[in-house]
Amino acid sequence: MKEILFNCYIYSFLFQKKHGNFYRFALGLIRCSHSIASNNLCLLQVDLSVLEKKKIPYLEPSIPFGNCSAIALGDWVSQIYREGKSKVESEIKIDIADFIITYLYRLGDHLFAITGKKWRNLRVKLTPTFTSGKLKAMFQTLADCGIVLEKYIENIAETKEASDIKEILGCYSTDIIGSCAFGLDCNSFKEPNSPFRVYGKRVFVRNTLDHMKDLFSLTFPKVARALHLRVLSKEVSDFFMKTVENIVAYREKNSYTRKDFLQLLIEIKNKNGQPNGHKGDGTTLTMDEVAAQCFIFFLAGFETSSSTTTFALYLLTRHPEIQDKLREEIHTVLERYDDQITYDSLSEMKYMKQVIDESLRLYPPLPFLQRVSQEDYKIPGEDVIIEKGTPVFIPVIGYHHDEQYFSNPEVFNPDRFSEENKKEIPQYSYMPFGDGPRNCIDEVTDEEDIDENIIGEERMETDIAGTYEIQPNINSERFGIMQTKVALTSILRKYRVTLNKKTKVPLEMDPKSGLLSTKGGVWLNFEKFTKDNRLLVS
Ligand code: HEM
Repeated sequence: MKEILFNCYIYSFLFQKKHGNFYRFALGLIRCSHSIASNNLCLLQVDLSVLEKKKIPYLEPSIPFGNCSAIALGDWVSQIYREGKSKVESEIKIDIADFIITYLYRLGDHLFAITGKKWRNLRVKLTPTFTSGKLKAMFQTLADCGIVLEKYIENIAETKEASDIKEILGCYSTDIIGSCAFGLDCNSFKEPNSPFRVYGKRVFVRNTLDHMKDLFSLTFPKVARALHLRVLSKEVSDFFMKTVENIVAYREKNSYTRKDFLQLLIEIKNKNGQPNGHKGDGTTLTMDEVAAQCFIFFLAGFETSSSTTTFALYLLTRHPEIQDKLREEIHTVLERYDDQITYDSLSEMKYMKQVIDESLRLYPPLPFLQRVSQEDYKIPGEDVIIEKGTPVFIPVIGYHHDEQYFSNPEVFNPDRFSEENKKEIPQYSYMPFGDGPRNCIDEVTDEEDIDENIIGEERMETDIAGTYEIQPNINSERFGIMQTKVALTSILRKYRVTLNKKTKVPLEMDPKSGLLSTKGGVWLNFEKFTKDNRLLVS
């Protein structure tokens, strides 16, 4: 371990000579002009001399890690946003809509990470996984996981012991994604040490070495690739790769098919009669690429959704009147559906959606978005060019907590997202799912009868034209939102949740996590409710 750490330092010092020091890389401050959300801040990571030459203001970097810091990710992004905003006097403005949608793609190396044409082709192929028809078909699996969750809560409520909801929801989400993506019964509640759960958790806990590698890869992406610098541990990626390979081999040998994400990838892999796939441009996939995509799906889905539900429940314990109002809605809607949690009953829970939207505003699991310019980008009307390859950070959590866009931004107020009020929220000031063609995969218009691949192609053609007009079905729900709704309904319809004193208030965020995640869990007490909203005292 120490040797690797040492090597990392050596590499960084070697490259200082050629490319400038880490600390010479600073976050340049650019204001975003957009007709609606103006003055938002964007951050460019470039060498100081470049920023100085272009007269772009920047945050003063310090030795040895520039503008990076050891504090938790969300706190760090909020801090640089506040500092940046108070400092930026630049009149240099870019159009965030143009920037986020047309020119920039995310950094990295899987669906998250692949770029350009290959990413487009793949995304076109994956988009049909999310038609409303397919989501509805998958819903039963979701609902089944909700039943397991409800049963589990029932058991712990009987013991009257507090439980860490973050851990419980981690098991719930692992089961859902394992099942919907791979057709696997992960059984995380019964087997908390099942390999899926253990490896899944390990990915998000980042130690100092991981952070250094992230920083290095971000600063010198090409060098990191040339050195095969791993951002994920070999053990973790080997486990996921092997698991997917085994499932694929089983399905192909037994001609077994299933309506899940993996099946779609297998079809892409075997397209044009090439059963082993070949390294391609995203229209076909190799076995390694199939495994990598499944893995990313698993990662993208499980921690984000469980964090969203954890934060929502935490906020509901701090605001019991909102919790009561939400429970009232749950009971009223479920009464019309014979007490069944169904896709349609959840879609009717509008106040619940407001609660989730507001929780995501205060605690977006991904506190910033990353992009990298694919080509030299001339800021319209300015004498400034952002060179190809420049990493760009969009500090989403900063916008979410900015008084300029949300009055009393630290107050939890789901009414901000009522049908009437949400029209007032400036575009691009609220982005918990990102935005542009690389946003979180969304449900597409429901049309089981239409050829789904055509839907995908058409959607992408609109993208290539640069106008990105894709509008999801107005009643659509994202998979992550549905997952959160099932969990909240399963818990709140029978239990009132209160915060146990084991939880640190205000919540402390974990500096080791690669996402916005609490340190030390969120401990809840569960008190049983009768159907007519009375607390059962035993
Ligand atoms: C409430 C839960 C969720 C939140 C807050 C969330 C948020 C995000 C965000 C912020 C991004 C990056 C967007 C950008 O850079 O513009 C993203 C990408 C992505 N998310 Fe989600 N997500 C959630 C749930 C899920 C679930 C359940 C799945 C899959 C089942 C999923 C699959 C993906 C994928 C595959 C991408 C990469 C898309 C691409 O690069 O083309 N997410 N998500």
